[in-house]
Amino acid sequence: MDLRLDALCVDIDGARLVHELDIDVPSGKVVGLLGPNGSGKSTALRCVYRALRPSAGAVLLDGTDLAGLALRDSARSIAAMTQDSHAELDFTVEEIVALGRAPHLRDSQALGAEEHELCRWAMEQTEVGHLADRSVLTLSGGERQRVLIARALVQQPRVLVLDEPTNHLDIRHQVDLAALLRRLGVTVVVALHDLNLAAAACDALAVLSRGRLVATGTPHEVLTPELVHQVFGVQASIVRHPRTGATQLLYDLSPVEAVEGPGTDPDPAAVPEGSRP
Ligand SMILES: Nc1ncnc2c1ncn2[C@@H]1O[C@H](COP(=O)(O)OP(=O)(O)OP(=O)(O)O)[C@@H](O)[C@H]1O
Repeated sequence: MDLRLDALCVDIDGARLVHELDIDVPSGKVVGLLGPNGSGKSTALRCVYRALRPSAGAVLLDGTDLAGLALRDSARSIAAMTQDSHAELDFTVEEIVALGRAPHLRDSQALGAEEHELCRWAMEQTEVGHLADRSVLTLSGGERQRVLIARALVQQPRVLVLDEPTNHLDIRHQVDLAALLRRLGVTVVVALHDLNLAAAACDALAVLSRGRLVATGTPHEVLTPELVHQVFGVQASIVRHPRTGATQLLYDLSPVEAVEGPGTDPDPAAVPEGSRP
């Protein structure tokens, strides 16, 4: 299922937080949303999982405007694990994961054997099966994050929206999640702060700065030293992973005079040609 953000704008309290975003997430591809703190990633993603309504423009699923779909219908197609995802109820891990089936059930219909099997599969994928009977309130941050990902998986979405899904995960679970996203074969849009993980895990990247799209393309096209300096205010060298060939960044941690600090509007002329939107 194709996802498209089409000239998406979001205004809150008279301020435009997201400006005419055009982002394509082709069916089955993983697209990473990058950008400094406050650049509008979560705000744009909220429009995709319908926690916010676009002020202008649209989110299109296979060409159909989400705004014309009943919430329940879009919830059958789109699952989200986001900053808004809470697991603060005194439910067991298994119960929280099972909640992911809600959009597919009628009224108080109980889960069938196949759905219980699906929950077990999802818990295995994120390695939380051994926690099935634990209260989610007792979990560590990373364990809780993996439970919420399992909940999104049992929704059997065609589009998966993830907002910083790795911020509590140890390195192995970060790598496992990246591999899982690639083998699921669903359409994924994921906001990430780790540029190296994004470069390794994503088919394409979209970079935001102050609510505007400033670069899109493959990780190799987008992650140039100029772009990284301009948008994030960091000096980096670009290397290729010796085995996979993936673009990776080596950060220069020695203090440098940034031409423009993070979050400033990049001068389009300074953004490399191939990575301009
Ligand atoms: N409800 C709101 N009211 C006012 N301002 C808001 C609201 N929601 C978001 N903002 C502002 O919009 C901007 C974009 O926020 P957003 O959460 O989308 O950024 P982000 O790129 O996801 O940042 P981070 O990397 O820090 O999570 C920020 O300046 C934020 O303070």
